[in-house]
Amino acid sequence: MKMMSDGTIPEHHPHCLGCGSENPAGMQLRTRLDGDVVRGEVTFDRRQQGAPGIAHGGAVATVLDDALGSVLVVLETPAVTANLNVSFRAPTLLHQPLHVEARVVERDGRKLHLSARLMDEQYTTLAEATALFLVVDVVHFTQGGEALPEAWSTWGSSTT
Ligand SMILES: CCCCCCCCCCCC(=O)SCCNC(=O)CCNC(=O)[C@H](O)C(C)(C)COP(=O)(O)OP(=O)(O)OC[C@H]1O[C@@H](n2cnc3c(N)ncnc32)[C@H](O)[C@@H]1OP(=O)(O)O
Repeated sequence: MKMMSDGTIPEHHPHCLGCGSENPAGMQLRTRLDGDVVRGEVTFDRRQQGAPGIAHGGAVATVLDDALGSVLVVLETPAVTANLNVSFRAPTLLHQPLHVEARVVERDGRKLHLSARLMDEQYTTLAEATALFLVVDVVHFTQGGEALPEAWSTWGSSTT
């Protein structure tokens, strides 16, 4: 498992897992492993606003996808989101500390069925996601023509 010495998972964002920078919309999701579950905290600000004072649905989906990406770090398995379904259960307010969790539901060959949840400070569910990730060879990530983080070369690349 890929973790820091304090049990946290290296910061990443969806298109550059493990590179240590914040994700494209400026959200910083710090995750850690708790048993089989990845847990994290995030707070939205005006950069992620949709309706006044409320987070944009795309930003909520980004955080959920990012948390799901943390599961890949734990599994040390290169994979990409093939399908992401998000149910928005309640408005996600800006400037509130939120909890995120993500886990593996099932693995079927290359198919990783994952789920994630965003909750408010009282652990009331705000949004839920189910996702299909497909395991890919690390070569998949070279299509953008950029160098990959060094750590990725030590992670699994089997697509079987
Ligand atoms: C070192 C560590 C680094 C770790 C690095 C980790 C990076 C983290 C990324 C974070 C998450 C992201 O944002 S990723 C960015 C957003 N996602 C992407 O860019 C992915 C773009 N899509 C693709 O590149 C491609 O479509 C793939 C790789 C997903 C699939 O193409 P493929 O490999 O040719 O697979 P394909 O034959 O089509 O499908 C294989 C099986 O999956 C099923 N399948 C395929 N797509 C879907 C789908 N959308 N919904 C349902 N099922 C699907 C097919 O029916 C088939 O089932 P059966 O017939 O076998 O039953």
